[in-house]
Amino acid sequence: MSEKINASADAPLRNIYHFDEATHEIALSTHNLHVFYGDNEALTEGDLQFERYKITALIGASGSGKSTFLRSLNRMNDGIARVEGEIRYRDLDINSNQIDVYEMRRHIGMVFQRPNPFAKSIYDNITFALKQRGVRNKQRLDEIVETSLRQAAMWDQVKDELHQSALALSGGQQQRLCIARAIAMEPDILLLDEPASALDPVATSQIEDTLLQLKEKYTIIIVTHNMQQAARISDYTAFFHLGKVLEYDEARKIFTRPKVAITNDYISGNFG
Ligand SMILES: Nc1ncnc2c1ncn2[C@@H]1O[C@H](COP(=O)(O)OP(=O)(O)OP(=O)(O)O)[C@@H](O)[C@H]1O
Repeated sequence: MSEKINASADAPLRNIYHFDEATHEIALSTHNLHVFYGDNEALTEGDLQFERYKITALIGASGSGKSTFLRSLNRMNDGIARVEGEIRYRDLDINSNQIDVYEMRRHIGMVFQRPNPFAKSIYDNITFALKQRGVRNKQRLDEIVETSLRQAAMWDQVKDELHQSALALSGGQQQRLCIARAIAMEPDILLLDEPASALDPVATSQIEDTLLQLKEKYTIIIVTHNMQQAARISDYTAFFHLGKVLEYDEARKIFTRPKVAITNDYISGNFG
């Protein structure tokens, strides 16, 4: 990573690292990203790179633009906000009009804050999108169900009740089912918007363990308000403030010796 500090009289000190692409594989990057809700510019100069097979946490006070940024990464803001700038995935700008958004979302999956399983069985939750895409072979579907549930660390708990309603699961299990549903599409990148905020500490810890295992196969970008969680699981952390990324660095540096004073105030609990 090479350091780029940009300080000017009218801007707070920023500390944004850029990866050395010779030694770090970049899964996704944003370039000059700006997001507008009507006339309100909610995100400005969002320039970040995300390393493959790492967990990157997006932190910052409420309203700082984390979800706006995350949702832009797989075009969830389409029809809600105007997104300017580039989002590079492989050799594509996925913010371009030429992109097949549904196909792109197969590669860049999303899990939301509140578990949102379909009112269907556990099995059908995982196979629904696959069947829509033409996967019909029962053996293949069974395999994907098992693999996805294993990766989401819930196979042993539910393997005998795959045809029960997903709505009968606990909140933590529902969230892991949503992770399994996203994984079943074999994405490269998983976006998670506060996936544990509605869960108790035990379920939260299970989700964290699951994410740590998943990063062997997926690049993970997670919004969280929980500083301990960000410190525990993320490799890199981006601190958002008033619609701007003020600091982006290795998580251990952000949480032990941040370079920007406002980051320090936030992680010390002085505001937010
Ligand atoms: N659908 C929307 N329509 C209009 N403005 C929005 C919309 N969603 C977010 N905003 C505005 O964009 C700004 C950034 O909001 P965003 O939800 O991205 O922040 P956040 O850091 O994720 O906050 P939180 O932690 O509370 O979820 C805020 O000023 C918010 O009011």
